[in-house]
Amino acid sequence: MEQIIRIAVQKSGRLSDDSLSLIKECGIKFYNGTGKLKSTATNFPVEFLFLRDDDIPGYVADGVADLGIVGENELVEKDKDVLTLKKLGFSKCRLSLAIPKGQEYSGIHYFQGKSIATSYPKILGDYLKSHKIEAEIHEISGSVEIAPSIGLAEGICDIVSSGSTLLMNGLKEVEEIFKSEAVLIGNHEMADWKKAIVDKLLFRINAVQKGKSNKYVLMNVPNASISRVIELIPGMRSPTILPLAQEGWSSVHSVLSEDQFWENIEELRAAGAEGILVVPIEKMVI
Ligand SMILES: Nc1ncnc2c1ncn2[C@@H]1O[C@H](COP(=O)(O)OP(=O)(O)OP(=O)(O)O)[C@@H](O)[C@H]1O
Ligand SMILES: O=P(O)(O)OC[C@H]1O[C@H](OP(=O)(O)OP(=O)(O)O)[C@H](O)[C@@H]1O
Ligand SMILES: [Mg+2]
Repeated sequence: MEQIIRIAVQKSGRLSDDSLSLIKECGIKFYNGTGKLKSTATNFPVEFLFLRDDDIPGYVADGVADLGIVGENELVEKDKDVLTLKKLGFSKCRLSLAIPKGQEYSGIHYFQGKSIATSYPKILGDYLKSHKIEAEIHEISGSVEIAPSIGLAEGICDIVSSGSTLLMNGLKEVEEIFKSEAVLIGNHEMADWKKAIVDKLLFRINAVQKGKSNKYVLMNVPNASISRVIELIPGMRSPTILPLAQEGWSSVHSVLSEDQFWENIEELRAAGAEGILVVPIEKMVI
């Protein structure tokens, strides 16, 4: 039997583009024609299943898929027993309670005895219980923000990112109850050969993520200032120093996080660094 693992990704929606980009950045090639719900990579032992995101935690828990990419909100809501292998840093959003913008809000007790529409009855139910609030939960599967204006419920609990959907529907956010981002999940009982493939994939994901959060920085530095500059940009092991054609100057190369670069930029310039270039890193293996 061919040794191949299955990864479930969202067919189309808020997770799809970033999930597929990550897979491509990991150097994995596959055909993704519209309408095709299964695809095997040509250069890595993995088969993709394109599914509704709601089904992904269950498929991974049952072992139909070995891995899946899903939002933490959906994962916690579905309450399936799976491993969370890695936070992926995209599809960041929050689950919030919102009410009509004309209503006065003085705290969570506002919701006592009220009705709330949501697609996340478990997360909302747990939150209300932990705050000792009894409210009626109306489960609906989408367009939740419409509920107060059509008299279906007095408040809502739904995904918020920019807040523009709430604004456009005359609602205001009053409580953030859950923070979410995309995560890679895995089945609990994978054979050793499957775990070896998962480790290879995680190695690639780590290299891509490290590359994204770091920059390759080059600058020209008078030789007298090199030791000061090295203190400011220590790099992975230590910076590379190459002599320039002009005597008394060197080119200093280093790798550092973008934050670290901006924090030290004034001091680098004060130390005499000039011609500073900041270059993106595609992959980084430490
Ligand atoms: N506006 C947003 N900004 C960032 N992330 C979001 C946003 N909306 C949703 N998400 C995240 O992306 C996930 C998928 O959202 P999407 O709206 O595509 O779900 P869906 O309509 O349930 O899709 P499906 O058809 O697969 O069931 C959500 O569970 C959440 O984690
Ligand atoms: O705060 P915002 O930036 O406005 O984002 C929030 C909206 O995004 C999601 O819906 P989406 O647009 O994915 O449509 P859907 O509900 O049909 O999936 C979510 O269900 C919210 O309605
Ligand atoms: Mg869904």
